[in-house]
Amino acid sequence: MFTNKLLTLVLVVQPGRVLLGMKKRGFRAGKWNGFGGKVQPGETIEEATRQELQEESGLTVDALDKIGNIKFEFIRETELLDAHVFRADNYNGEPTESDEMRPQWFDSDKIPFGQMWVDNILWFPLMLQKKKFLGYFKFQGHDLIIDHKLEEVENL
Ligand SMILES: CCc1c(NC)nc(N)nc1N1CCCCC1
Repeated sequence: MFTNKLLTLVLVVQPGRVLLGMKKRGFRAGKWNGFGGKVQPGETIEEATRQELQEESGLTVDALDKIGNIKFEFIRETELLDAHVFRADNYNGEPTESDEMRPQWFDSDKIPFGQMWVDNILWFPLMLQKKKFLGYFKFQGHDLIIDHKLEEVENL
């Protein structure tokens, strides 16, 4: 019996570069990732996405493009993480370090996959090509994918 935990993830993309955040604490500390977190009760996924982005990077965005949905399973855990992935091609403000995250721009061909959750290397190319996708990743621990599915879709 799985419980489903809604998460948000947003990648801010500019021509030739992507904004990532270095997580400074918590179980995701030490990894670069997009900006995101939990969806609180009574919050829509989009509201949560905007809220987490602003808290973690200082940025607000006008348009959020829904580009993916990724489900993460960790063996021997009963909670399924259900991440709703967005891309933003325009933003307002300047990337600002928070106590959670240190934002930094990376060239699209120099994404630090070695310091990211290992699933990113599989779906980032789809995200960069603005392709929509459904993903499923079964993790053993935090660094080993023992099963996965990834498919492009027309609509989410
Ligand atoms: C921990 C789940 C996770 C993960 N793998 C396991 N991979 C990526 N790329 N992002 C993740 N989230 C995205 C939502 C916010 C929490 C971290």
